[in-house]
Amino acid sequence: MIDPKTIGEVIYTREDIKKRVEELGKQISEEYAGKEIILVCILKGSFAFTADLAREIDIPCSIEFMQVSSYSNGTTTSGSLKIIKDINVPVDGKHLLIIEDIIDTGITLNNLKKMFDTRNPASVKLCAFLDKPSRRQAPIEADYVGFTVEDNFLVGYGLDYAQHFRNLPYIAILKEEYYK
Ligand SMILES: O=P(O)(O)OC[C@H]1O[C@H](OP(=O)(O)OP(=O)(O)O)[C@H](O)[C@@H]1O
Ligand code: HPA
Repeated sequence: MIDPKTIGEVIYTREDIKKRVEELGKQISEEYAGKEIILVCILKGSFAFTADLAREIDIPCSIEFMQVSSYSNGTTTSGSLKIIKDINVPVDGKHLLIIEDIIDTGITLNNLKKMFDTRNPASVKLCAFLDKPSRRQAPIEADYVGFTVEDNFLVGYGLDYAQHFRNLPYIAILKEEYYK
């Protein structure tokens, strides 16, 4: 049940999400055919997307979990990456697909990509369920994107506001009066 006091327009329904995730899983399976990949789920936001996407991928894959936070120092767009929980497998020579719920400024994914590049993987690609290009500060683009969105604060399907709403099965706009 949508709470009309907090949740505004639903921009992607459960059905929209299912269809798009199926398409992404098919595309990824085709493009990595004959290879094995490690899906790197970036906690917490991408737990739902990773779980659904993994089940639409039909090539051999393993799933690892990582939690990070990015700080911008205010003067550059690079910020710095704090690893809260690292993956615990070596990745040299492996194909990595980093899975994010959303790219906003791009600082998190840009730093993650740079960090994984230093670990000598065979390849690193990026998959984001949502992309907000209008907010970009760091020079990064995902290889696979579910939906490109406008600059609204979104919740649901893993995305939170103050740790709430991650469990909503749809993506909705959080009403401005709720967080301003
Ligand atoms: O492109 P950026 O501006 O760097 O923002 C995107 C990041 O912000 C959110 O994570 P958050 O740090 O809120 O943690 P969470 O996944 O636990 O909600 C989101 O899950 C991305 O990881
Ligand atoms: O729109 C958003 N919603 C939730 N978390 C986020 N992190 C970056 N952008 C968003």
